[in-house]
Amino acid sequence: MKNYPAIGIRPIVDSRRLGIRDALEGKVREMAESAKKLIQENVFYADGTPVRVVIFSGSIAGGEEAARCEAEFFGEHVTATLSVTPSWCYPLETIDMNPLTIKAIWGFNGTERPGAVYLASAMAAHNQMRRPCFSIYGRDVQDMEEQEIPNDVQEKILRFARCATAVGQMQNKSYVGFGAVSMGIMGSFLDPSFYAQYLGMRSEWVDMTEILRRMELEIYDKEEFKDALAWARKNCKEGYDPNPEQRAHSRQQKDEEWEFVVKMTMIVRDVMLGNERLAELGFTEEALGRNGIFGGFQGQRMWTDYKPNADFTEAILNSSFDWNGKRQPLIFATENDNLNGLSMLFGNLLTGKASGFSDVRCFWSPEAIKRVSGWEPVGKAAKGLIHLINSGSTCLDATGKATNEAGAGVMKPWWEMKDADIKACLEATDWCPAELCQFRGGGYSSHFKTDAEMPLTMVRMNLVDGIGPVMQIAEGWSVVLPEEVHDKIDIRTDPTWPTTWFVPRTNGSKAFRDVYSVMANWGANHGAFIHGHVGADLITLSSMLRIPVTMHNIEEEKIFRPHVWSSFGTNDLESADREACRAFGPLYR
Ligand SMILES: C[C@H](O)[C@@H](O)[C@@H](O)C(=O)CO
Ligand SMILES: [Mn+2]
Repeated sequence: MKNYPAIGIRPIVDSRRLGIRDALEGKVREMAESAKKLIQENVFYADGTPVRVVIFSGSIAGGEEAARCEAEFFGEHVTATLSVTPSWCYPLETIDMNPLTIKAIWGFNGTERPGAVYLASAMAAHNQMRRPCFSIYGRDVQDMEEQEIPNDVQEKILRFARCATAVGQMQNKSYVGFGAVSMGIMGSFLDPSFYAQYLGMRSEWVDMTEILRRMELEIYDKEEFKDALAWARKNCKEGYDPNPEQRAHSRQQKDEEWEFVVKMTMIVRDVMLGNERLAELGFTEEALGRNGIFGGFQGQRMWTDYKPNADFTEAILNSSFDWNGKRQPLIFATENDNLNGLSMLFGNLLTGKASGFSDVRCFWSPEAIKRVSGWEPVGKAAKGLIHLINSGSTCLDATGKATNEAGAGVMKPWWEMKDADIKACLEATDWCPAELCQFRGGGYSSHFKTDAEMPLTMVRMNLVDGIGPVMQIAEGWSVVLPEEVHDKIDIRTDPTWPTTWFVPRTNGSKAFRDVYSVMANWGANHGAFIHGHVGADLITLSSMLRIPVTMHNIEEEKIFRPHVWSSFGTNDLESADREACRAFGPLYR
């Protein structure tokens, strides 16, 4: 990332000298330093760099110092502020008034000084002046000399910092869509005003012929291509061929298709991110790239009816590694479904991990599983499963073959991937020549099953007329089925595509009444999935972006939204969220 969005810490104190301010300067500076340390040690940009945190050079006791802080932060590209205070101060003279920054205040819970009184009063000011702000207040009274940050305060500061940093990373970046709407899929329709107003992002269209142009004019790094192709042929083993008898699957054709899909992957990456090597080759415009933070590829049908599909490209770009070793995933949506890509991006920005892209293909009731396979589902599968499978591409991290210290299958932040993890993910994947009935132009589909029981969060952003963007969040787990059961269903469904068996956490009521209800309420044909139970972060992030969450299974006590949301109602949090988002409207309107 070239221009990192920073978090600015604002130390606030009571301005009365001769006894109060002097006594507080040390405490407030120590709060600021400990908050900075906490954030820098635990929050990272998607590229693995620790988040940049700056503390105002002075402390804020009135409007003049608040203005000086604002000016100082402007030069530091501060996109979010955390104000900290141990005492009573003067809200209207000290709060962050910038309409664009994401804000929070941590009021020290000590009785010697009324930090909590200031916090509540500052919230009243924020709420009345249309400047939503997160309120962070520890549960237990602390002694003034206590230095450590209580766990409940740490949790809120870190959740705020992760989500505010995600918001900051999307500002001024682009979605780069190759092609247009794929097969009439509404999620492929790119709405530039949504991206501009809600995310501060640019939308860019690139015709798919750009890939052919760069191939034919050799606008790519041939040296790298040689290495990439050699890596692919060595590490990406071919799998089941659904059409062996067809000419298009001759050895020569298959070899040509490997060259094509590897080259296509490099070209797509270069279009999105740029590549200085291209300038050395005389392609100065192409070297710049398009400042993409995520993208998508239409593919079907015009391209895939005569050229190899982008399954290899999507699977590799979305993974935490390629021929150059571990590297930041580049979120790239199948069928140009930018809304699913955005759901994947949220997960990636919050965790640094690769995100899965899937069709939400089928609900398998326990009865249907038994009828088809003879196996009585048990454990997490006992209430049925949702079959997540994409038409040829999911990140290889979703094999669940990377392992943690305990040897359990996980999906890791890309910077924690080990060579052994990469090797294991590649070995668990085979690449099936594309099924020619659906992909006449050929290509290679990543084929694997998620072979670990992992906590997953399934996510979907939808655009709904009459309300705008809405989020759906379902925490749950991947499930591993007995081999023969998996094979029977997998082969029946599609023997060449990647599968994840998902079971959402259900609670017997409403959209999470049972597994079937989750599927029945899902808002589109696709869903993204993220490793871990990150629903609480997604709820906080959505509230920062003024995007209501209309379906989730997150415990109420974990919900952390701007303080003003409670003024829209505390009995029915879902309606309050919807009303608050409607009242405030998009961040960048
Ligand atoms: C190959 C098929 O056209 C699939 O791509 C299609 O069913 C979808 O994935 C729809 O989302
Ligand atoms: Mn699809």
